[in-house]
Amino acid sequence: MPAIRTDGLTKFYGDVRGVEDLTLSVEEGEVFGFLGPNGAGKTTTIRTLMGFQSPTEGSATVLGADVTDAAALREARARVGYLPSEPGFDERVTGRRLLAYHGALRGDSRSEELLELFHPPLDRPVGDYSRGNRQMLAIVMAFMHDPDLLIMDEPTSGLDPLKQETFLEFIRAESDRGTTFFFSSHVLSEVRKVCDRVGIIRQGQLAELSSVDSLLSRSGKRVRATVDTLDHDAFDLPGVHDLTVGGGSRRSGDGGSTTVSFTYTGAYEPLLERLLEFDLQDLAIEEAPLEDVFMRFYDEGIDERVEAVEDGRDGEAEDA
Ligand SMILES: Nc1ncnc2c1ncn2[C@@H]1O[C@H](COP(=O)(O)OP(=O)(O)OP(=O)(O)O)[C@@H](O)[C@H]1O
Repeated sequence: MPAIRTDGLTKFYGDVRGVEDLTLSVEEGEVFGFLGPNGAGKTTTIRTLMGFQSPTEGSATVLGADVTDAAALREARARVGYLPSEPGFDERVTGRRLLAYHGALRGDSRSEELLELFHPPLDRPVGDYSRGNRQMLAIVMAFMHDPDLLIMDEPTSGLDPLKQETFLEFIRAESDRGTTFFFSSHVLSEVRKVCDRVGIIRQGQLAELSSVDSLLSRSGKRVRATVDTLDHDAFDLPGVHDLTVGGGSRRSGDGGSTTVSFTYTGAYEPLLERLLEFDLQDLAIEEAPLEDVFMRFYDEGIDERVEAVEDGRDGEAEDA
C-alpha cells in the first residue's frame, strides 16, 4: 500500500484552480520532493492531504485513509508528522509548554533527542521567536511522536545554512529507518541531496514525475572546452543547448584561445569527434546542475502564460 496516493485530485477555490487532476503515489520509505513555481498548487495539495479542505473532485489516501473520511484520517494522522509552511502557535505560550501540550495530545518519544539537534529557546514565549526558531520548534513537534510519514511544506524555510544541513542529514537518517517523506520545496540542492523522486507541478497540474537520477541523466552534461580557434558554428550539434563562446559572444577569440561552454544532451561520439577536430587546450565535462532542468519546467510555464495572453486567452491564465 502506498503511503500517499492521489487519483485525479482536484481542488478549486471558486473559479481559481488550486490543483487539478493530480495522480501520483508515494511508496513507503520513499523521500518524495514536490516542486513547482509560486502558486503552482503545492500547499493546496498538502492541505488537502491533511484533510484541512476537501477535494473538489478526485480522491486521495494517506496511509490508506481516505482524506474525506474524517475518522479514518484522524486515526492515520496519529502516524503522520505535519510541518506547515507557516506554523501558527499561541504566541503567548513558551515553547516548552507547547511541546508538553503537543506531546500529551500526540505522544512524545523523541523530543529530547530532537532538541539536541534543533534547539529553539524553550523558555521564551513563541511570539518572541525568530523565524528560524519557530521553524525548529515546528520540526520538533512534527517528529516528536515518531511518525511513519512526514508531510512537510517547505521544511527548511527560515533555517540558517548549518541548520538546513542538520535537517537534511536528519531526513537521510530517518529515511534509512524507513520513514516516508513528502515535502514541497523550492531549494533544488536539498531536493538533490535527499529525494528519491520528484513531482513537478505547474499551474495546478503535474508536469513531471520521475526519479532524481533520471532527471539528472536527462539534464545532460555541462561541457567547457578551451580550443585554439573556433568557427562560428563549430558546436551547432544536435543536443547542444545554451551555447556561450568566449565569455558570452559567439565570436571566436582573437588568435589566442577560446572557451566554449554548453549543456549537452546528445550521444557522446559526435561530441567527442567534434572536439577532437580542435587543438584542445582544456576540457571539462560534468553533470549539469539540477537547476537547469527545473528552470526548463519553470520557464515553460512562463512561455505558456505569455502565449495565452498573446492569444487573447489571458482569462485562462492562472494566478501563478
Ligand atoms: N484559500 C484560498 N483561496 C483562494 N485561492 C487560493 C487559496 N489558497 C490557494 N489559492 C490559489 O491556488 C493556487 C495554488 O496556490 P498554492 O498556495 O497551493 O501554491 P504553492 O505551489 O504552494 O505556492 P508557493 O510556492 O508560493 O507557496 C494559487 O493560484 C493560489 O492563489
